[in-house]
Amino acid sequence: MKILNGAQLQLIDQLTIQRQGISSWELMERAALKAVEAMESDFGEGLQELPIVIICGKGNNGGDGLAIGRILGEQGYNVEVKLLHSENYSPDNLINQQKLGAKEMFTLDDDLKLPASGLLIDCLFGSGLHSELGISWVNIIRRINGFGGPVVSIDMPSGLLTDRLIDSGAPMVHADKVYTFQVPKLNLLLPAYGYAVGGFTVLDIGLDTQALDEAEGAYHYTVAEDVAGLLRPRSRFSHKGTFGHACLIGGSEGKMGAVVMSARASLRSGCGLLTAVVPQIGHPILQSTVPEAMLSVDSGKLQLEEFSNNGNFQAFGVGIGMGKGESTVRGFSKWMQDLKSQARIILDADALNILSEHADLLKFLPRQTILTPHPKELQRLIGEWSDDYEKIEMAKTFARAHGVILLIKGAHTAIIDEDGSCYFNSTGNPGMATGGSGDVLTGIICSLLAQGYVPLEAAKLGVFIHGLTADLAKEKFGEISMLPTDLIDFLPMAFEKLKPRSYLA
Ligand SMILES: NC(=O)C1=CN([C@@H]2O[C@H](COP(=O)(O)OP(=O)(O)OC[C@H]3O[C@@H](n4cnc5c(N)ncnc54)[C@H](O)[C@@H]3O)[C@@H](O)[C@H]2O)[C@@H](O)CC1
Ligand SMILES: Nc1ncnc2c1ncn2[C@@H]1O[C@H](COP(=O)(O)OP(=O)(O)O)[C@@H](O)[C@H]1O
Ligand SMILES: [K+]
Repeated sequence: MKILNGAQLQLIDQLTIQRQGISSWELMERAALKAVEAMESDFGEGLQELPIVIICGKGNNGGDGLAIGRILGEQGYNVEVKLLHSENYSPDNLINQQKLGAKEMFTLDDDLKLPASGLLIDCLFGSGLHSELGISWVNIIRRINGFGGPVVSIDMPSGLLTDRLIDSGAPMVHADKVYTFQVPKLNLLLPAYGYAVGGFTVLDIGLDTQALDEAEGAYHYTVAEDVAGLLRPRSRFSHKGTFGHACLIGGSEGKMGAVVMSARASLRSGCGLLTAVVPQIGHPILQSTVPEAMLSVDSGKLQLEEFSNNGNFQAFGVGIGMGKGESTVRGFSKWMQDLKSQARIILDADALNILSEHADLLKFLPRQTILTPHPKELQRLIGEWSDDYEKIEMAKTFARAHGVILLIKGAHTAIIDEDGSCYFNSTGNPGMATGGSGDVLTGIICSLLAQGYVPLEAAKLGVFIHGLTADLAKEKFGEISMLPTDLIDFLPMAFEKLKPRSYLA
């Protein structure tokens, strides 16, 4: 799915109206109906009991609010609509004013009266906001943010631009939930605005698909339909050799669990064979916990030294629980220098930290190596950034300069390809914020690489599946108690869920 900005969406609106032979008001009505449907599904029966207040501005976002107010009113909800006084309402806003009838007018100088609790629907500004809000908006935004119940924003939290940096002091609605139309907007995905976007749902309002496909942009949002088609069916005559031999290299004293989790995640993700290269201390641990894995035991006792690399492996996953002791750094450097240029590799954790401290090794990275830093590891790798936009630009520069794929972990993990394309993930939840989740991801992606998925596909599919396991685990264990090992246990269900349904049994 593409990530688009306000100007692009305005153009696509026009094309949709022309091609579908509908009026702009009808499109607005579609959007409003979708928003009401989403609220009914999220709030359930509770919506009947809540006083609902809708705050509308002068443009089409306000027009949506007026339509939502009418639809909710017709369905018997307890709804009150407040409309900002203006000299220049948009045409569809005016039509919806007439259709609604009763509403309360207010100005920015008024002391807006709000119920003590209930649900507030914010329709002041959407994707048509062209610059950050000035001081005259502080009062009303403060009232909205001080509301005693949930705040949902239609399309965008009012005050948030779609794809540009905003001054940190600028007034902005803090939404518990955003119902955004057709495609996500970049600022809904960035950590910088996490405080204003509690969560969001993308509502399909049936915009012209050709126009959406043709819209240009480097930013994408990976949803199930984007990756389901990548999953390969298994042929009847396939055998273990068909699905590749993955090699995981890592572990050190006290951190063997990382390799255990990676190895189990690899095997659950379908590779045909798995070898783990571990220090001697890992021998009994791996053999007893992951009997399916073969072992290559290193000469190092407590940490890796030798990095023996004498198998015919289709993919390497390196760095999990590895540490960065002197002999490990020496062994890893030698291993890097001996790599074949076509090797498929994913580097994580201490492998990344060693690269940060030994930038001379970067030149040995085979093309399309996947690097999976969390923000702290990324900063060690590419340097400090001043904001999320600069972070993305610096990451693109790094990916291009070294011919690698950077996978920046976190909520909405961003995968940055060497051509500058950027893919944000849609699955996952804060239950994954427990040490070990990253090791599971490395195992999954290494397994996909071994099976022959090209690196960008392996990264997108792996990150999506990894997040999906957490969404499934959340239903059983909740975000607080979920563990990385639970993610592994939900891999089978996640792969099944993603598999396109066959008409054959
Ligand atoms: N394809 C879509 O996404 C659709 C969008 N619709 C709605 O239309 C909205 C966009 O409507 P509009 O383009 O009318 O834009 P908005 O309603 O977001 O606001 C635009 C109005 O605010 C003014 N404005 C912009 N920046 C300002 C600033 N910094 N300070 C003060 N005033 C400012 C503009 O001059 C304009 O009058 C979307 O967010 C969505 O809610 C739907 O109605 C239909 C389909
Ligand atoms: N709030 C969150 N929402 C979604 N995913 C998250 C969140 N927090 C962490 N994750 C995911 O969990 C994993 C954590 O990996 P990492 O930071 O390397 O930790 P570790 O290696 O200790 O497991 C990443 O894949 C990251 O995207
Ligand atoms: K809004």
